[in-house]
Amino acid sequence: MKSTPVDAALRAIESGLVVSCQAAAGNPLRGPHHMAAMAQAAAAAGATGIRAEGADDVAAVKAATGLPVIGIRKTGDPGVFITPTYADAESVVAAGASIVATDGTARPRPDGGDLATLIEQVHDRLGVPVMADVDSVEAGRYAHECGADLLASTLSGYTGPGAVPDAPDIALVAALVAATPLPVVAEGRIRAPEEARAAFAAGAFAVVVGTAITNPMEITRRFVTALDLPEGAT
Ligand SMILES: CC(=O)N[C@H](C=O)[C@@H](O)[C@H](O)[C@H](O)COP(=O)(O)O
Repeated sequence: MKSTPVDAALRAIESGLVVSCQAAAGNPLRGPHHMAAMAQAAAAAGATGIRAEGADDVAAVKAATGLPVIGIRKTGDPGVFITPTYADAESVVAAGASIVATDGTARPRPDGGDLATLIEQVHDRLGVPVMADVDSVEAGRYAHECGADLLASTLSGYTGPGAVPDAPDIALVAALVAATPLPVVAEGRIRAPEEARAAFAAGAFAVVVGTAITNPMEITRRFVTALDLPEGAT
């Protein structure tokens, strides 16, 4: 299986905090202007990289910060929705992403493609590393076999039928570190510095934090819920 070396973009995020600057539909902060400002704030405070969604946001974030960008394109589909196709990957790399993240599970992809082919195409045509967002050790092993350059715990808790857990899956980070030689990024529901520290202690190569830093709507909702206050219109 062909695989690019871990390149300068990966080294640039090693042992650092990557801030995910994403705003979904319905979030008033959606759009490149706000996401670039979020990214600038994160960069000014010491973030070593930014995760951003869609070509417009990737380009704006890159121009505003110059930091390495982990680019994704979300389709909103059920099942595989994080950068499912080569066209999605190409669009965010053309916009300035230096790493592409994609769903790294063995679930069927919407275009009928497979992960190994997608990774090979990204390596051959775009020359950037591929981060596989996985939900389990099995998926991590699969993504490794398919040629991924690094793994991330991003999808833990999001692929099964049950409710999304509250805590980050640090155990999965540790298990992925043990299961393959690939660098492992801790991502998903990391809300406190102690959780980020635990992820590094578990062997994480880098930590990605999104909602807890860049989503005031969700942060507000957590307070409102915890205080048992009436929820707002959204
Ligand atoms: C499951 C899924 O779609 N995760 C997405 C992946 O890009 C984002 O919605 C998350 O915000 C990101 O992973 C960072 O995680 P958190 O926001 O929990 O710190």
